[in-house]
Parts: sequence; C-alpha cells; structure tokens
Amino acid sequence: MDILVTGGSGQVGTELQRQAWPEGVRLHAPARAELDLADAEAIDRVLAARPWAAIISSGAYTAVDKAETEVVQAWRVNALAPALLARRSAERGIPIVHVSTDYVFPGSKDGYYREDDPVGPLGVYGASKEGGEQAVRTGNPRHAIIRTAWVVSPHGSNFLKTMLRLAGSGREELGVVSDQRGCPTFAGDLAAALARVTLDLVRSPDAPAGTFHFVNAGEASWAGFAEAIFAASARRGGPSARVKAISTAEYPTPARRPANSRLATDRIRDAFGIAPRPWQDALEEAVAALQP
Ligand SMILES: NC(=O)C1=CN([C@@H]2O[C@H](COP(=O)(O)OP(=O)(O)OC[C@H]3O[C@@H](n4cnc5c(N)ncnc54)[C@H](OP(=O)(O)O)[C@@H]3O)[C@@H](O)[C@H]2O)C=CC1
Ligand SMILES: Cc1cn([C@H]2C[C@H](O)[C@@H](COP(=O)(O)OP(=O)(O)O[C@H]3O[C@@H](C)C(=O)[C@@H](O)[C@H]3O)O2)c(=O)[nH]c1=O
Ligand SMILES: [Mg+2]
Repeated sequence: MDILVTGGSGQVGTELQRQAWPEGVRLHAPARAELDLADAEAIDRVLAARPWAAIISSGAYTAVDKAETEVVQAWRVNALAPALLARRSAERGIPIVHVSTDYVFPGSKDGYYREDDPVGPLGVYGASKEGGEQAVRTGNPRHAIIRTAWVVSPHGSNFLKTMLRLAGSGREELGVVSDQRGCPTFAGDLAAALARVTLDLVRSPDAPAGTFHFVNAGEASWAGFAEAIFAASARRGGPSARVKAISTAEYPTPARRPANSRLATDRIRDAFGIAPRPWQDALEEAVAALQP
C-alpha cells in the first residue's frame, strides 16, 4: 500500500517517515524539486505515478510573518494545493488526511477551542490554512482535518530550537511573550496520531470523517514554554537563559497571533481512541534527542 506524504522534509513529514508503519505500507515523500505544491501540474504528475491508498497533506507555507507579504504563495501552497489533492483523492475514492492549525481561530474565546467553534483567522497564514480546510471538506468526503499547534521537534526550525540557539549563543535573558496561550505539540506525537487516523480511514470506509484537534495535553504561554525548555536543557547541562515575560505589544511582528489558541482534544479521543500525553513529557524526550 502506497501513501503519499506532502511536506516530507518538514518537522511532521520527517516524523511520519520515522513511524513504525505496518508491514506492506510504503510512504512516499517526494522532495520539493519533484512535487512543488505551487505547481498543479506537478501535483497531477505525482498522483498519476501510482495507485495511491491515501494522501497525508502536511506540506505548508509555515512562515507566519512572511506570509503577510507573500500572500499569493501562501494561498497557493496552503489552500489551492490541498484543494487539488482533495479533489483528486475523491476521484480515486481514497482518503486524505490534512494537517491544519490553531491559527484559524481568532483567540478571543475564554476556554479551549472545540472543532466546531467559529474560525476567524487574524493573519494570512491562518486565513490560507482555513481556505485549505474548506477545500478539503468540500473536495473529499473521506477526509480528516487534523488541527494542531505550536509544533516543535529536534529537527527543522521551531520555537524549541530557536530558544536553545539563542541561549547557546550567549544570550542571558530573553524577552518572551506571556499573553499568548496555546498547546505545545511534539511532531513525533502528532505523526503517530496521523498514522493511526490514516490507517483507520484506509481500512474502513465508515471510519469517522471530519475535523479533529490533536495537541499534547496541557497548555502554556510562550514564556512558560520557554522556561520549561530552559529548565529541561539545564538539567542535561545544555544552554539556558532567563526568561523575561513580556506582552505581545512589546514584541511587534508583521502577523497578528491569537491570544488564546488552546485546543480541546476530546473529539479525537472519542473517535479514534487517541489520548495525547502531557507536553512536558514529550519535551524531555526532544531535549534529550538534541543533547544526548
Ligand atoms: N510548525 C507549526 O508550529 C505548526 C504547523 N502546523 C501545520 O502542520 C503541517 C506541518 O508543519 P511542519 O512540519 O511544522 O512545517 P515545516 O515548516 O517544518 O515544513 C513544511 C514542509 O512543507 C514543504 N513545503 C513548503 N512549501 C512547499 C512547496 N511550494 N512545495 C513543496 N513543499 C513545500 C516544506 O518543504 P521544503 O523543505 O522544501 O521547504 C516542508 O517539507 C503544516 O500543514 C502546518 O501548517 C499546524 C500548527 C502548528
Ligand atoms: C523568538 C521569539 C519569539 N517570541 C514570540 C513570537 C511569537 O508570538 C511566539 C512564537 O514564535 P514563533 O515564531 O515560533 O511562532 P509562530 O511562527 O507564530 O508559530 C506558529 O507557527 C505556525 C506554523 C502555526 O501553525 C502555529 O501553531 C504556531 O506554532 O513567541 C518572543 O516573544 N521572543 C522571542 O525571542
Ligand atoms: Mg515561525
């Protein structure tokens, strides 16, 4: 059984390829040179190459601030490519599992966001990802849209590695925003959930379809997350820095970000029996992988 993965060189794509897939499952993760998501003909060429059993759509334009000016490219990769992948997978009668983001939400809710809460992205990245969600929802009834958040891992570029790099380059104190709250998520944990959902959808035509949240359990502000990163790093003799809690206003960025984008995960537990572990447990593992 052949499964197509987009974004194979990214954090999530890398961890998908590290999963222990059952015997007979082959993952294909073409590099950008072979599958440019901004190129509809390239997408059709890759789809025509094999009788795919499923598509895992994890490729995306993820530079949140740059997207504010590279609007067309962000929409091509995050909305038009998923639209075509959804349509083509539907034509073939195969499922698509599409990865989306907490940044589709405006962040004004008090508690945790549920799957059916109204979206309202604050920036181009979130808006283009919301466009991708709609295209997948309307393009292929056999879909799972998995919204995740604050993804980190030992590879690729992410907040965990940025914090360790800044501390490692000698910064003693870092100002980090404390008025944005969300759910840190480890790419390996997300990849395991994506694998489960994909195999369920492939094996059973009446597996639950729809939109689901997957994040690690617990929540944090970016400042709190940074403190936990430095504590875990220091315990292993790695770099650490003092965290100065600052406000979003004190850290101006081109894109607006939600103040609260915590995601509730009851639905994926009820539908697929997936129960995420606390992010603190996953953090220890990731830091250990970076500082063996
Ligand atoms: N990172 C995060 O914090 C979060 C991510 N998500 C979502 O999770 C998914 C995976 O994210 P993650 O792995 O962290 O992202 P990364 O930024 O680590 O990886 C993005 C991947 O998309 C690929 N890509 C980007 N543009 C193109 C293009 N034009 N053609 C082909 N490939 C392209 C990149 O390829 P290349 O290596 O060639 O650039 C890379 O493989 C995405 O859908 C993202 O929106 C959701 C919430 C949080
Ligand atoms: C580096 C740095 C960032 N920050 C702030 C900026 C921002 O509000 C927050 C996190 O910074 P980042 O650039 O890692 O955040 P960002 O790129 O917005 O991360 C997002 O990426 C996309 C792809 C998603 O889908 C989201 O779930 C989320 O993970 O921390 C500081 O306050 N101090 C710092 O030194
Ligand atoms: Mg970023």
